[in-house]
Amino acid sequence: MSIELSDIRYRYGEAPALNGIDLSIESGELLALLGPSGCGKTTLLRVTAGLEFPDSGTVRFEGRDVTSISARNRHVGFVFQHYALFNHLSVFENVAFGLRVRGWRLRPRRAELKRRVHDLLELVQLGELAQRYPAQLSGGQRQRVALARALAVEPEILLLDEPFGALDARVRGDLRRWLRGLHDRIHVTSVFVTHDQEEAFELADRIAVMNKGRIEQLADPQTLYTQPASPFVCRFLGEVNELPTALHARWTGVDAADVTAFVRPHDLDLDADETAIAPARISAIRDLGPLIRVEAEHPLLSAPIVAVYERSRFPIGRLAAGATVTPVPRRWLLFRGEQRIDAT
Ligand SMILES: Nc1ncnc2c1ncn2[C@@H]1O[C@H](COP(=O)(O)OP(=O)(O)OP(=O)(O)O)[C@@H](O)[C@H]1O
Repeated sequence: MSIELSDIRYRYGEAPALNGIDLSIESGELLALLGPSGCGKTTLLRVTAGLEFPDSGTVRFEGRDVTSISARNRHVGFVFQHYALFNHLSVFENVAFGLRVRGWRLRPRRAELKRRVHDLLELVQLGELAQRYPAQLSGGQRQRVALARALAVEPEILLLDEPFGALDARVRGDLRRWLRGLHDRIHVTSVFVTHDQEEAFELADRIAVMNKGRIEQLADPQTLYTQPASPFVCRFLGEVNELPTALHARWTGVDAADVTAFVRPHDLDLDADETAIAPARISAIRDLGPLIRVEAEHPLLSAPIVAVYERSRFPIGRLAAGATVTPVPRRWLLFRGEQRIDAT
């Protein structure tokens, strides 16, 4: 089922949280809402769910206007960061709950309910643990129970708010690969909120990057990374050097004073150069295992310039702390103010 949000505006009292959101999500798509804390991700998810009603704008599911329809009647499944399972109910009963509270006409018969719950528990790989209680599960297992419960009512839309936020890094990684696999099998239109770029990139078909209640850019991960539409998107998707004209004009050929070159650390070389006119000086070299990270101070910049080398590419012997170097970008993005003006 597709979702179309048009010009959605929402305020908490006087404070605007959503400032005119337009977003179309295709049927069967897995879309991430990515952005810094407070940018409006959760509010947008809640408006989509019907837990909040927008001040203006429309929400459509498959072309049908559902803006004033309550969450209960939108047939969406939710998973929140804190699994919110019923501690006094077994895993089986937690998943069955969504089916039992349905109106009698939609409620399955006992044997059918048992079969559906067991199928769901198999789907989330918890068939063996049906009789356990939430306190006897790991965080990752609880989150999978929450997902099974959300799927029990066969929603056509699944909304996930930081579903793995409370888990440690390894479990998060495992769970998101697992969720991607699950989505590829069941194709339910899904929207998930995250502030973790890696999570969004690994899971989503497309990502909406949000900032201050707006969508800055909507694109697939590769396009976002290689063709960011604004300095905000560029900065948000990982570390980036911002080189003023004096440091990039020789390579970019653009000599306008107000153009900044954004260069990723892996697209920057630091050339050992004793004769550099405006040299940078290496302040730190850190061995990260497969990568080597080099930081250099430059009098024109308040933050250090950062270059990251693959170990096999690192010019051993030529770069050392205190050495004089020239930053040489191999690939860059040019912005004049907020405006992207060129790419290599
Ligand atoms: N109940 C509320 N009352 C007043 N202001 C709120 C309320 N909930 C959220 N806000 C404000 O609305 C804005 C958007 O909040 P929202 O929770 O949607 O952001 P978010 O991107 O999900 O943030 P986070 O990643 O921190 O969860 C923020 O400035 C927040 O302070």
